[in-house]
Amino acid sequence: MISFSLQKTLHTAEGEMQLQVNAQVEKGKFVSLYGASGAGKTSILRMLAGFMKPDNGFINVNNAVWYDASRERDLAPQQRKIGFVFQDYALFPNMNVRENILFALDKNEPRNIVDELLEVTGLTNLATRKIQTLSGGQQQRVALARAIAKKPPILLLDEPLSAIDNLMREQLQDTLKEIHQRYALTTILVSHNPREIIKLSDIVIHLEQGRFRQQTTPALFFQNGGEASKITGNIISIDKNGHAVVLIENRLVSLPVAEERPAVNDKVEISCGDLKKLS
Ligand SMILES: Nc1ncnc2c1ncn2[C@@H]1O[C@H](COP(=O)(O)OP(=O)(O)OP(=O)(O)O)[C@@H](O)[C@H]1O
Repeated sequence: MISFSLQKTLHTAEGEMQLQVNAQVEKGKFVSLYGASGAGKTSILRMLAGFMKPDNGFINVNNAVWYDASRERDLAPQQRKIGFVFQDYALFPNMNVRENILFALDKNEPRNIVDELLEVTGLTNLATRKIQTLSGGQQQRVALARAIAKKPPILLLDEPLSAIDNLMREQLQDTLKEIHQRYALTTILVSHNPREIIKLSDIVIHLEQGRFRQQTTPALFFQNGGEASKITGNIISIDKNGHAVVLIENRLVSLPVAEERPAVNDKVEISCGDLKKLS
């Protein structure tokens, strides 16, 4: 069980923001942190990893105290059993794939985990390739393998799949899920992507401006009537039938408009009612 209470004054472009979050994460769960840009998601991961010091609060992991302001206890990052992949996954460009993964291990640790990780992440055939000759998705796999080489019980992921195209993203999500289950990890993922959160996580924690809004299941959070279930888009044109052409994420949809006259650039909300079986 990870339980934490974190308070920190953050300095945003609009002034000070109080980050104040309490949460409990059961061992073995896959948890996503969701919220608008600047809500404080990365700061929470950095505090859990020991890279940012909270102003107040505590972090307890499986009955060990990692941080406690009242007792002036603050474990150094290398003493916290955590694997992490942040947005800039900082691999060593002059080393090959295997060397990058090996680098995470101490001298006396068994090396056989490396072959297993190469296999799980689909990198066996690329083991001797230099990092700079790999695609972004392949590099991301190396970063993941390196993060879990020491078998940390906790894996922190800060939008590790954000710079990757949709197909590769889906494949890496499968790899992530496989790794989470195979190594019985407790994983905390920062993501803006509902599809990714629904596919991967048991629990979603919603943050708004540094504050904890709710902790629930992705199904309850994103489904009809749930907090984040609304589909919104922007009208980019009105077609010859008077239908609004709406940009929803990366799709254009032409929709009849029931009431009010829509105009180009209007932000609109779309509700879905019908369901058609495809196969
Ligand atoms: N060390 C720091 N001290 C004070 N403020 C900080 C520090 N690091 C980041 N901030 C500020 O805290 C705010 C929240 O940043 P954070 O990166 O945690 O948000 P986020 O929810 O992860 O955003 P995004 O989704 O855009 O990555 C930002 O306005 C940022 O400038």
